[in-house]
Amino acid sequence: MNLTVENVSVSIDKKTLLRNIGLRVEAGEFVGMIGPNGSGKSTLLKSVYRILQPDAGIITLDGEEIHRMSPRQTAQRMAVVRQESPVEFDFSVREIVMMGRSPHKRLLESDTAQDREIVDDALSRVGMQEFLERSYTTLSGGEKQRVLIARALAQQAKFLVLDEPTNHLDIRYQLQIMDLVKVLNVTVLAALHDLNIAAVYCDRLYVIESGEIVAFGTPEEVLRTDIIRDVFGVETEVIIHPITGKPHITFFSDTRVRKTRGGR
Ligand SMILES: Nc1ncnc2c1ncn2[C@@H]1O[C@H](COP(=O)(O)OP(=O)(O)OP(=O)(O)O)[C@@H](O)[C@H]1O
Repeated sequence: MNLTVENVSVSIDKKTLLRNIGLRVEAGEFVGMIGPNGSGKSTLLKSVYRILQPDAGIITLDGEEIHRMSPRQTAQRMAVVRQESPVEFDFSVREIVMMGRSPHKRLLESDTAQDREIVDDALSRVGMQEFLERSYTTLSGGEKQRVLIARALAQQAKFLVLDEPTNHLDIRYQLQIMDLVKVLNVTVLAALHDLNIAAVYCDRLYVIESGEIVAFGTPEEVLRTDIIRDVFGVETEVIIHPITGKPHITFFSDTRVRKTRGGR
C-alpha cells in the first residue's frame, strides 16, 4: 500500500499550518517526519488520517483518494497511533485492543475466537498480555502507549500512521516497538522526535519546518550538521556508527559549544 500527498495546504483561522506539502511513501517503506515543535508534523498526519480536511491538495492510498473513502474503508487500510488518545470511559485493555477488530466486522457482530486470538497475539507482541483485564485508565503512560500499539496491530492494516509512537516509552520498549513495527513489513509514516531512532529505523526522512518540507532523502542525506543546525538550531557531530552503519548524532547545547571555543 502506498501513500501520496500532493500539494497539500492546511489553514486554520487564517493561519497557514501546512503549505504545498508533497510526499510519497512507497509500499513497505518506513518514512519518518522530523521537525521542531509546532512545525506541522501532527497536522500533516491528521490530514492523512482524515481528522483534518486540507484546503487544497490530494492525498491518496494506492491511488484512491482518502477523503472519498468511507471511515470503514479507511480503517481497513490504515491504523493510527496518536500521541494522546483520550479514553473517556473505563474500558479494559482487552476491550480497547478489540476495538481494532471493528473495521473487519459487521455492526453488532460478536467477537470470534479468531478476534480473541488476534487480540491476545497483539498484546503479547507489545509485552502487555498480563494486563488483559486491567482498566485502561489505571495504566501508566508507557503501558497505555503499548496497548494503543497493540490495537493498531490487531487492526491488521497495511498502512500505519504513527504520531510520536514511542514518546512515553522507556528505551527498551522504544527499541522493541520500533523493531516490531519494522518487521511487520507494512507501509509506515511516522512523526519522530528522536533523530537517532529516526536514523536507524527510517528508510527515508522528510524534514518539516514552519509548515513546509525543507529537506528529504535517506537518513544519511538528511541528518547532516548543517541541516540540523538550520532547522533545530542545535550544534551536532554526526558520524556513521560502526555497528548500525547509520548516522549517529551527538548534540551540543549552544553554551557548551561556546565554552569549548573559548567564548562566554
Ligand atoms: N486547531 C488549531 N488551531 C490553531 N492552530 C493550530 C491548531 N492545530 C495546530 N495548530 C498550530 O499549528 C502548528 C503546527 O502544529 P502541529 O501539532 O502540527 O506541530 P508538530 O510539528 O506536530 O509539533 P510537536 O512536535 O510539538 O508535536 C502549531 O503552531 C500549532 O499551534
